[in-house]
Amino acid sequence: MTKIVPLANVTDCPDLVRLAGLRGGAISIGNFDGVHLGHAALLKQLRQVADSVGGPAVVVALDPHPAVILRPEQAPTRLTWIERRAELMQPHGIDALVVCETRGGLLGLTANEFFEALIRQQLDARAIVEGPNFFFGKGREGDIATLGRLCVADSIELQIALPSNLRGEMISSTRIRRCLTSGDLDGATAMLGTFYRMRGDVVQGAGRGRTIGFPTANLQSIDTVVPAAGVYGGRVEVNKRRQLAAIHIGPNPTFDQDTSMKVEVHIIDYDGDLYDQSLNVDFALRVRDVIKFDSATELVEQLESDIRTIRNQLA
Ligand SMILES: Cc1cc2nc3c(=O)[nH]c(=O)nc-3n(C[C@H](O)[C@H](O)[C@H](O)COP(=O)(O)O)c2cc1C
Ligand SMILES: Nc1ncnc2c1ncn2[C@@H]1O[C@H](COP(=O)(O)OP(=O)(O)O)[C@@H](O)[C@H]1O
Repeated sequence: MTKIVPLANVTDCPDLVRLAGLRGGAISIGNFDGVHLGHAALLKQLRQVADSVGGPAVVVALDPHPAVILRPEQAPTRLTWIERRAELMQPHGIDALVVCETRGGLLGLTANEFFEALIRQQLDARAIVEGPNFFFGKGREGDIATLGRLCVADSIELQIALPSNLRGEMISSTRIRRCLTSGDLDGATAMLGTFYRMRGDVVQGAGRGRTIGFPTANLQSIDTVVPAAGVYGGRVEVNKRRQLAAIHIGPNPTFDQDTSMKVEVHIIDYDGDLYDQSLNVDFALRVRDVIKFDSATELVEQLESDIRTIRNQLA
């Protein structure tokens, strides 16, 4: 497993017991939101360099993302929560995900101080892998050239990872967020290299689903990007079993005027109480837009057809 190691304050004296096994290896610092195919290429390179220096492969993420503190109104919603990132890094052989608390004065450090505290003192890195657009230190004052100079001075190997493209454009977390929120699920999946996963807590809804034969788990407290309004096919894990699901995102125009967005999951071939549970939902297929039907009967006919489509494509 990729171990998650929280680091509250990078300027503290290194806790050599807790950091045992994480020092003297290859590191990469970044947000790695989504752990997409561009990240995957970099992580592969990180694993190889770690092996060549005979140490661990360590990713360092700043959490929350610096933008959340510096420009909260512009900060993007995340694609992945920290445990999910570690889970997605595991197949790439990453030994640890060190999570630095951004609020602990980290953003006030100059590039030199950041390098000294994190890269030298805490992790004693032998090698670093970064993309060409890496910035670090207060006000993003340090760039890849700055990092190169600091690494040379300390005999640390620096490798620059080439950006990965899809259809001639660089793969990025921003591009994936845009695909998801504009309804291009296939575009997002192609860049993620896996299905987009969201999680939420099941709360009480209007209690209508069951009356039309399609109970839906209504999700709240979703802390990652919610895909565009529409109907999707996917999978959820319930009681350790993977089940097919029909997902509705949007208002319920057939029943009410309320235009607020809801996220509802009908789990196919399942019956049980899910209230207060947390549900992971994988999005595999976009089925259609949300429609205002003239009657509940027409909605039910459409739901039956949606579920046939989902079974045919995903079962
Ligand atoms: C797969 C799926 C697709 C749906 N599509 C629509 C739709 O196109 N239009 C609509 O008004 N409601 C749609 N619904 C939402 C139902 O209106 C909603 O599940 C029902 O109102 C139950 O709400 P409740 O969970 O709050 O009781 C869909 C629900 C599911 C599970
Ligand atoms: N197949 C299923 N898919 C989703 N939820 C289900 C299913 N079977 C039972 N449930 C339970 O029923 C609840 C949904 O019933 P519903 O009538 O739609 O009420 P609500 O409006 O409160 O969501 C879910 O929250 C869950 O606890």
